[in-house]
Amino acid sequence: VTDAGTTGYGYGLLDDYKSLNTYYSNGTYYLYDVTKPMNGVIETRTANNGSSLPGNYSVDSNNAWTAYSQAADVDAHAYAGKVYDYYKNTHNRNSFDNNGATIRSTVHYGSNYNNAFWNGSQMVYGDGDGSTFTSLSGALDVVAHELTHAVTERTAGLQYQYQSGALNESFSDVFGYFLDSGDYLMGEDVYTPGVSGDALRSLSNPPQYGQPAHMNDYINTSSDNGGVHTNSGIPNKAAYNTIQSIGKAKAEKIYYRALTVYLTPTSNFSYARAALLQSAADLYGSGSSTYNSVKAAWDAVGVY
Ligand SMILES: CCC(=O)Oc1c(C)cccc1C(=O)O
Ligand SMILES: [Zn+2]
Repeated sequence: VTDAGTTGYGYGLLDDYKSLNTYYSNGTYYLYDVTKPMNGVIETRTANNGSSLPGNYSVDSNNAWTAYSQAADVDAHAYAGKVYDYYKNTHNRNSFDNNGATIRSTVHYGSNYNNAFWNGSQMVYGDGDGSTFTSLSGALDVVAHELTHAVTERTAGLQYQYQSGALNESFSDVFGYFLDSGDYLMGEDVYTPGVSGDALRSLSNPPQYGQPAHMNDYINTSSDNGGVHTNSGIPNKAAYNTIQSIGKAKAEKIYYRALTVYLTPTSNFSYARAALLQSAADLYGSGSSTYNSVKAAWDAVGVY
């Protein structure tokens, strides 16, 4: 912890109060969090609905970030801090590179932009068109999804295409669940603000949103980099099966170990099954009920 930080507050997209780790300099407050260990910084910027990155620091005159136009900034900053804390406290990982890299988010990117992404260096969030999406940083599972793309890139390096790409997507959804484990839905807080109860994807019921939940229904396509956002339903369902049988605490240890120790850029679904089984064996024993539950979870989706 350094003595330069200040604590502000603001309201997120859901009008929810949030305390903010900010930085004061020369009469201006910044969304610049200096509270993390080993000088890890979390900073939030705005593209002001343009498309140049990284954009300007989000600033405020009195450390009360209460304007509606600041809500996306507030959520991006607060949720990035939560995801940092999760990886540090649960997996002893210091930022996405495990070396205290600065976590940078840019909000208000583009115009009516229904998208969020990790661009290899930072997270970027559109404001949505107000119908399909509202500002995408308004969901903790979305922020965790994007930051997990960065972790995956620095560890397994799963190539973003076909089965390795669907695994890349699935690990981002699964860690999105580990952060936001109130439900098995993805993006429900920002998807179709005018419609309640729907989501981008469901880990418990992938077919509800057009995804397969079994290898027999794998979609062979070249679009969307080989269907990475569709075929992720299969490993997502296996993850749901696993979490339901062994619980979140064991599942997140097994998933983190598979991602950081065993998976490689070209791993396919079958290799992911083996990596998760090996991780379960390493952590809980090869003959353990935990091991057998992981096996059953993947048997049930037709991946051997
Ligand atoms: C759950 C977060 C998510 O899926 O973000 C994306 C969106 C909204 C559109 C296109 C790609 C992505 C992604 O991060 O894969
Ligand atoms: Zn993704």
